[in-house]
Amino acid sequence: MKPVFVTASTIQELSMLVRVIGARQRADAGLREVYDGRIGKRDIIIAVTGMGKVNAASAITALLEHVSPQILINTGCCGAYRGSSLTPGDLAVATAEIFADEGVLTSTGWRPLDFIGIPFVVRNGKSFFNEFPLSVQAAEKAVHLAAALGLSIKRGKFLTVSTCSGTTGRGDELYRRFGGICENMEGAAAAQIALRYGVDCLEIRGISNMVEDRDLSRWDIPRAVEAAQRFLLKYIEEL
Ligand SMILES: O=C(O)c1cccc(C(=O)CC[C@H]2O[C@@H](n3cnc4c(=O)[nH]cnc43)[C@H](O)[C@@H]2O)c1
Repeated sequence: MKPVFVTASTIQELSMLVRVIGARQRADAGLREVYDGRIGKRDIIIAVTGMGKVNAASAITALLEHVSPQILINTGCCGAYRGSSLTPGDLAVATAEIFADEGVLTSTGWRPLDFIGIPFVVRNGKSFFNEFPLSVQAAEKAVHLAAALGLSIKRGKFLTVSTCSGTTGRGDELYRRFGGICENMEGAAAAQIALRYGVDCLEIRGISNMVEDRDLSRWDIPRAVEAAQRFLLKYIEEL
């Protein structure tokens, strides 16, 4: 049976999972923080990638060079756009990931990578610019499981940013431009690398904050990361 590969940017977003399944840190992972565990008969590889696209992409690439998992699950916390109807503590699952600030700033406004005309990835003759697909099947499974558990989970596009949107205006602008429900700093990179390696990718995050004028007193990262990990434990058990 192929292993399941779970990644997040910080150990806080994975520590409950590591603790509950008694995963052990690998001694041979070099600069990377990687844990091995099992849920039932399934091997689980848990990796702390570090924050941001470069950290996520390099850590996931390093692992996928050696292991071919059944699925890559990217998790953690994220900020919800005001129009999404999400609130802190809720769960969200991605239907696609969008690099929301890769492109060109022209005199008439921001343009996506299609404007340059050079795709990030070409796979099976299809060019991928800012938007990357995630596993439809895996996302549907998550929605059904959440319903069975009496949890609410919202499905939609996720945006990946280099600069966290710390103003209501910027959040509303990105929401209008892409129609995404939430933003994070790693997901599109994970989806891009998964696509390159032909691995199914699922992204489930807990909402830690609204994307609004930055006020850290309104953030609740512990609640968000606990909700995401509790759900993932159940999800992986059901695989
Ligand atoms: O603004 C700050 O001072 C600050 C303090 C602690 C944490 C942050 C983060 O932005 C955490 C980034 C981390 O969590 C994800 N995340 C969570 N909320 C957001 C958001 O609103 N926009 C983008 N990313 C978010 C992200 O994936 C990072 O891994 C900030």
